[in-house]
Amino acid sequence: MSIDVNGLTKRFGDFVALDDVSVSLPTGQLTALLGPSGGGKSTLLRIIAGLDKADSGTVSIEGTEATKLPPQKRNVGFVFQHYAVFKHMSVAKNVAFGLEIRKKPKPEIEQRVDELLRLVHLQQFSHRLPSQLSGGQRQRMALARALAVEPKVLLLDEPFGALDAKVRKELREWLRRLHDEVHVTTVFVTHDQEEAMEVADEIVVINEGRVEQVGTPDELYDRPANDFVMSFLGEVTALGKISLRPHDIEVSLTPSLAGGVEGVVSRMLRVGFEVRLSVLTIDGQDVTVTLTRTHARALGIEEGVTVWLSPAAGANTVDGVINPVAALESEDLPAVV
Ligand SMILES: Nc1ncnc2c1ncn2[C@@H]1O[C@H](COP(=O)(O)OP(=O)(O)OP(=O)(O)O)[C@@H](O)[C@H]1O
Repeated sequence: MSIDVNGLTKRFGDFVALDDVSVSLPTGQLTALLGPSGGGKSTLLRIIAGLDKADSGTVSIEGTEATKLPPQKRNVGFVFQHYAVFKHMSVAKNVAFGLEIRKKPKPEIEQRVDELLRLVHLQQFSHRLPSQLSGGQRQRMALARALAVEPKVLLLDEPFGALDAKVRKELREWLRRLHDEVHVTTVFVTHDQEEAMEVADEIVVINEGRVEQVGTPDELYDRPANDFVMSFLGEVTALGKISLRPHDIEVSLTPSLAGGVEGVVSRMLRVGFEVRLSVLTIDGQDVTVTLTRTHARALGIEEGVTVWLSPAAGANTVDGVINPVAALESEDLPAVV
């Protein structure tokens, strides 16, 4: 079983936000909906949650036809970026809320709240008000609240979007661990490719209302279906008439490599264990190459030397010159150099 979306189309006036989207999100997995701003990720999530209606198409959740069901009958829990908490209620009361309105017996509620607060590492804060928590703690509380009613599916819309980079990173790791413990089918929206790659079992890349590719992080990175996926999921550089990852370029100080492109190292930058080279080719192309420090040292590479570049054996290449910036149209998108 899974979440099955079939032929979903959603228009806002003349604008097509989702264009005949079909995708299957597997049970028990952590799936990321990834793509640039405005691509349709939140719209898809809201339609799965039942918060929005599609113009056509169907949604089935864990085997139940859900297209016409209201959100409360779909057995989904959701958490949004700016989660609405009950400000006057303690953390424990916020988590208990869904169980109380379902009129569960008091001892059962207490036990479940206790378990959940332990799961999200907030047991010592149960009596605090949400305003007395940090942003990351509040998002963990929101997740505990969503999990309280034991949903079959957890839907998260940029749950860590408003938090600073360090807290985001901590919460990502924490979400991965939480998911390994509870295994609830989870779908989360993000426009951050690193977040999706680190956390998700499977990624659905969505752009301009369409699904570009579905696959594991490795599949998408190593075998992108098209230029868009290739440039969205990692760094890309052009070498002659092809595009490839900068670490998939072989560098030689002699012209012995067949078909090597000649150039001069115009810039050499050390970043941690890596060395990034800008190579200006004789055709005037500025190629980015990354290699390990050890490799660069062994080759004796320095600024000003002449090198020959060629795709490494087994490199994943696509024909044509991809301009990564052209594929990404918003300033809040992940940094692709
Ligand atoms: N209620 C609405 N009325 C009109 N247009 C809308 C509405 N909701 C969304 N849209 C438009 O539909 C498109 C898809 O929006 P959506 O929020 O699904 O994108 P997204 O991929 O989640 O982007 P982001 O990462 O910025 O949240 C956008 O161009 C948006 O402006």
